[in-house]
Amino acid sequence: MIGDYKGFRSGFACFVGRPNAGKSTLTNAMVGEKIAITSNRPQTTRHAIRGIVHRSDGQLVIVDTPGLHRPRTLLGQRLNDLVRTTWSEVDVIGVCFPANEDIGTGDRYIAGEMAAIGRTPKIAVVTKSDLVGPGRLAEQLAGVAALGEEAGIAWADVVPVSAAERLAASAEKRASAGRDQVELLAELFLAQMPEGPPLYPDGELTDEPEETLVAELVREAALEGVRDELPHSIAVVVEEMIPREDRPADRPLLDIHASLYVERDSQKAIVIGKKGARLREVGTNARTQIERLLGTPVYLDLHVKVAKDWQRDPKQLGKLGF
Ligand SMILES: Nc1nc2c(ncn2[C@@H]2O[C@H](COP(=O)(O)OP(=O)(O)OP(=O)(O)O)[C@@H](O)[C@H]2O)c(=O)[nH]1
Repeated sequence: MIGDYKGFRSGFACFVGRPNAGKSTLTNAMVGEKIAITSNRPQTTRHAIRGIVHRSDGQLVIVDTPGLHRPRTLLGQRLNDLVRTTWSEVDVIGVCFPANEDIGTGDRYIAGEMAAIGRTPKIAVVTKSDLVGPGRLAEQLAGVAALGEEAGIAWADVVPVSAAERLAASAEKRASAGRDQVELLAELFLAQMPEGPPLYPDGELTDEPEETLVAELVREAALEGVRDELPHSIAVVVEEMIPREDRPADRPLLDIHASLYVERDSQKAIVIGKKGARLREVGTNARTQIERLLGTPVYLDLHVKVAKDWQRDPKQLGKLGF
């Protein structure tokens, strides 16, 4: 009803930036819960996961996009298309530049892309501010401002944030410390939103199906400690999630069957490890995270399968949800 939401703002935001710029971590910090998986490897994010930030004066829906990069495979191309589609649909874009890395070719490329989408307001975000001293931070802020001028982007704001510090701080500390930079960023985003009613029910943090979140947690656990090209070759599909029958009401158990796809037999051996040791560890780590997410005990059954060269095969990509 008109008037009901007077002063309330709502809309969509997304972060862009080169791989590893800290976009997923920032999304988690803003939402206040782990909804996007993170890792210290580039190109971890593959899905447009939405996080929802609830505030008394508005609601922000954050779309987490993959890092833009030069596509080498069909998967790479599809990911880039997904990013561009997202940009054209949001109310504001946060363009991320890590404080601890020099502005480089990748950042200039993204700035060029940003300049080409004229109307959408853009906020420059200098991420990982905890990793540098004040001098370097000031330098990076000036560098980002200069990059904007060079590319012909009028930044709506330029702000430094540390998502890591916020995620590390306890709820009490956050409440007593007053507004931090992550909250400031939420306010700046909200200021760019139109007035409107909430888009999602109170308390909902993401509209990704549980299966997707579970699959991402398994993938995150599987990425831990693997090297070279393997991270890009791993895809996870949750085949089934069903509550175990005949359990007492106070001791439920959720059966989850998931397949972990790799591209080659040699990769399968690595993922499984000696006598299955690695896979067991992946399963245990993933299960802990899944139980935390879903709030229920879980039996996780993991199978490793080979989908030959799936990153280059349109049919396989479709099957794996891309
Ligand atoms: N110290 C510090 N590290 C951070 C911060 N934000 C992110 N990181 C680290 O930087 C790495 C990359 O972070 P992600 O959030 O996965 O980066 P991303 O931009 O989403 O990466 P892609 O999914 O590859 O596009 C991880 O190891 C994070 O822990 C921060 O505020 N401070």
